[in-house]
Amino acid sequence: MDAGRRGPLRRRGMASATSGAGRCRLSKVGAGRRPPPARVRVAVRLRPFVDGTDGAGGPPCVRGLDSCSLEIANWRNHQETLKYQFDAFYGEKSSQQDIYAGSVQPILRHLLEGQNASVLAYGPTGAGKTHTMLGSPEQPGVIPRALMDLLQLTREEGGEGRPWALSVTMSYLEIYQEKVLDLLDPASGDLVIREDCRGNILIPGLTQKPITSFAEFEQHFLPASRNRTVGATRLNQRSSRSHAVLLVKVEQRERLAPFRQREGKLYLIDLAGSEDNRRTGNKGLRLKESGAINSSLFVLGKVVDALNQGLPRVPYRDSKLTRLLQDSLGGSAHSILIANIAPERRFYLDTVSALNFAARSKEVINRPFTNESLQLRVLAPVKLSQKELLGPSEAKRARGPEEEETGSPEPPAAPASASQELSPLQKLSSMDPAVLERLLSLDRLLGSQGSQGTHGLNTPRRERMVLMKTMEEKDLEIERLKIKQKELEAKVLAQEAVDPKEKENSSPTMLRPLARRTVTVAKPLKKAVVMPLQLIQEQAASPNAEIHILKKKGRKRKLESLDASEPEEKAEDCWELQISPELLAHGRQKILDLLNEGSARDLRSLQRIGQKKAQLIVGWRELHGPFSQVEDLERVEGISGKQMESFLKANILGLAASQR
Ligand SMILES: Nc1ncnc2c1ncn2[C@@H]1O[C@H](COP(=O)(O)OP(=O)(O)OP(=O)(O)O)[C@@H](O)[C@H]1O
Repeated sequence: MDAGRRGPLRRRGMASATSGAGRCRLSKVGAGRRPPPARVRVAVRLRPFVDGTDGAGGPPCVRGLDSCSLEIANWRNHQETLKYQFDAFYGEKSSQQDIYAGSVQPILRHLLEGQNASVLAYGPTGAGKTHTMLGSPEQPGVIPRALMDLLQLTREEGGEGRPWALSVTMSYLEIYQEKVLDLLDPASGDLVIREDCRGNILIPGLTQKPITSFAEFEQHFLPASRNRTVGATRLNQRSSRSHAVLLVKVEQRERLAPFRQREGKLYLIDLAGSEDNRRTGNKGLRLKESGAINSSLFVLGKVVDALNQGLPRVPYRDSKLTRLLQDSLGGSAHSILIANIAPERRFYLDTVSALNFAARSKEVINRPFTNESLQLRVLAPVKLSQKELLGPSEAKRARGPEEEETGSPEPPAAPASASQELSPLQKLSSMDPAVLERLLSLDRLLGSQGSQGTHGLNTPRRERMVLMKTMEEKDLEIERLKIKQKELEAKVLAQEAVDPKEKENSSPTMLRPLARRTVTVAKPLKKAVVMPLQLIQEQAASPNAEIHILKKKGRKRKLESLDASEPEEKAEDCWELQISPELLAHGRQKILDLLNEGSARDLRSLQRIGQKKAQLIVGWRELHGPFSQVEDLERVEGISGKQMESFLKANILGLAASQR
């Protein structure tokens, strides 16, 4: 009976190239040439007997068949065995080097391509996850080996004279009882997991230490490892009571124009083990810890199932672990799951369940992409000329018929826009990344076809300007529109959040934007946001300034008109980047206090909370105790994740606006 199913490849992808506010203004150059999807690779490692009995308690319940498959007794039918096939199977005699070289080392190179990678050790308690990931001084595991190689690789690739300068940073955290704790700064308390508008998972406030050598890595890592929560259970004397996540970031900066940047993230994760508390004998705190571990692993299973079945909602947000792994499972990473199993018969049920989980995981498809961008400075505010402000079609009309006929491809001599004053090289670097990418691919294509003298980047200045102008008219403006659309939209929402009633009663000058907001036609909307960046910045500085933008109503349609492929959720997530972290933390705390202490009437003073929701919140609080964070609101029956997000956004922006 073959239990290791090779299911049909299912397309999963969550991270798309988007642009938005702040650093999200940078677009992903690599998005147009995304690598093919990568299936989550799954390896199984069987540990040897470790109780000193060396199998005296009975033969092992698992047996390796070859380097990829194994069999285990079928508890339903003793005449039968269950057979599983994986990308790799490592038997009890396999060494740490076998696992590292066979399953982990091959994915490290993706980090230097600006892609993400992750290694997860999964399995029941006491099955050898920490041994696999961390090991011992005599038998170093995946983490020290990967760091050693990665640092060596970055030294070689980033050395003097090489096209890219490389730097490496590390962060180390644990998820303990649904709290995200910084192991490099244990005093910092529970941290929040966020997603930026490009689909990257971020933890604001998490310590990042630059590392240039393995000694430097150990200097931070070893003391931090001692901060990890471990405790004795009946099954493991030093059982990990938390999920430990080591995050290593490799940043690359191109030394010459166009000064691209790349960032690759490596997650090395030692998951806490699933526990059967009838066998662990856990009580009190251990039982509580075990509940948190089991429920987050349960959500992990649900996420994997949802990805496998192609369900529209993947419950990443149901636990901190899955939220963090969002870009590792069904996301943007090259992932390897190492399922650790134990040979002892008493582990039999845990082993079957770990193998089933592993078999399901190998059907998850990730969509790795190159996380590449141009440096922020090359996208510094550009003063747009009148023609650029009008857009191509309007500009054409404004030029008049004669000019249209004789239309010189050269840019107008005066007034010179900021971009026109740049040298050809600067012009190239300040160009929209998407345009630049297209030029580069055109250049490559022409090069590969053996075309002479017409390479996009080698053409004389005049011809290059024609090419750039045409492309800019099409692409650059659309990109700018998208960016400014989002910036303005966020500002309008901030104003809306101040007090909607105030707006209704406001003076005629304040009514104008509202009246315009009722229009939901896509074209005027685009026109309304074509403004010089400087003007937008002036508006941001003046909270009462009139903002010409159309209402959020019909938002879906509006977003579709801008970029049909852009997930709505990501555009929404950018709002946090516009507020200082202190203000954000202060706002969250204020809301949390009100949620925990306010009466139903007090709660109604919050945005988006009516009578019914206020009562639901009070009822939930009485039943479950205080909320530990604002996101817990989505646990309240009748409040969806989306509603919680929009509640958070409206209230924090409201607070921020009132502070201003
Ligand atoms: N391949 C192996 N070779 C030798 N000893 C091993 C191996 N795997 C695990 N062990 C030993 O087994 C014991 C349990 O392993 P470990 O602590 O790594 O389990 P774990 O899965 O991390 O457990 P938990 O989830 O409870 O933290 C340790 O003493 C460890 O040294």
